[in-house]
Amino acid sequence: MTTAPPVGSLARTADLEPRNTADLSDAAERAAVLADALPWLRQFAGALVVVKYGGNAMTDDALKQAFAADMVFLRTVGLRPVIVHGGGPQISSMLKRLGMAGEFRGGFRVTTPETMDVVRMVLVGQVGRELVGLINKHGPLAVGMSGEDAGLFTAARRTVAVDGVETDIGLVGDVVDVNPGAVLDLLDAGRIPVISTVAPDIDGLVHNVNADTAAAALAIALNASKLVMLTDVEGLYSNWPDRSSLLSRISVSALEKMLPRLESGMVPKMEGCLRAVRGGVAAAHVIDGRVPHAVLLEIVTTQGIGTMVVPDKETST
Ligand SMILES: Nc1ncnc2c1ncn2[C@@H]1O[C@H](COP(=O)(O)OP(=O)(O)O)[C@@H](O)[C@H]1O
Ligand SMILES: CC(=O)N[C@@H](CCC(=O)OP(=O)(O)O)C(=O)O
Repeated sequence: MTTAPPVGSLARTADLEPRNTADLSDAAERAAVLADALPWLRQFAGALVVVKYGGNAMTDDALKQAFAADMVFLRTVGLRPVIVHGGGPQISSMLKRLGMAGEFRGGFRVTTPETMDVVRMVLVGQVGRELVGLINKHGPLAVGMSGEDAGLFTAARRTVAVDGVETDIGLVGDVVDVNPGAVLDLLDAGRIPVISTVAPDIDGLVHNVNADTAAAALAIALNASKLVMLTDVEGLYSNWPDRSSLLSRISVSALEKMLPRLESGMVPKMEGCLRAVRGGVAAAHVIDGRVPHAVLLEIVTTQGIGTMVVPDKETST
């Protein structure tokens, strides 16, 4: 567990100790940052926020630790974060180590029964466990679960659009039912649920559900105040990869028109944001997980970061 700093701003080690004024101005700046967060903390007191932590933003140890600390911060100041994690790059690297093929079509992984075993092993047994461990360094807060636990998700096999043609790519599922009871129980007990997105269909056959898709379905079922998706890019670009085309805000109608033009990992992500906001979540954000404390920047500062997807009435985009 991390230990709190000594009470008072400085540890007293001698009877006479000169005051370092540089330390004081640094401390004053930090106090000002905290004070500025007050309106946001009041606005979001008790708010349930679903945070999707993407595999591509999970590859740096320092960033992972900062992310875990941010989740503990949010919980400590009274928000109720629920984490849905990805792990695409981690699955791909395990498949490679095992000498197995890994292929994506239309932004989703082609999933054979053998691939499914690896997906489940990596998401539940590796990526989820690691996140739980990082959070629990701060105290006994995180509890890991998968879509299989307590009937959380029911999946149904889905097709994906490949060059405009709906295509079957194996054991890939969409979430057709959410039973959020266990997640709510954990939240009521003050815990931070950490969810891996494998899910059984109605016959119990386990499917690979893209984490963006699952996060959106869960955010709707939990009536979340926000869905925040961390990724490895600044946000949504209207004209990828033109770096001057980063969008700060987009309406669901404008996003719907843009969806057929999106590529690779942005397809499930923006599909998820669209679904969440259409399903009643007030805003869905795509933010850059490579920025330390990105979630705090989004939730407790005025400027916010990344791209925000909002209902039509809130923007003319
Ligand atoms: N229009 C777009 N705007 C931003 N990123 C895009 C766009 N189209 C494709 N991408 C790609 O999508 C990637 C993010 O998706 P993905 O790799 O699946 O992330 P994650 O692992 O976080 O879910 C970006 O790194 C970028 O390469
Ligand atoms: C069907 C499908 O594509 N499933 C994803 C599940 C993990 C995931 O979504 O990870 P990221 O959030 O890191 O992309 C996969 O197998 O990669």
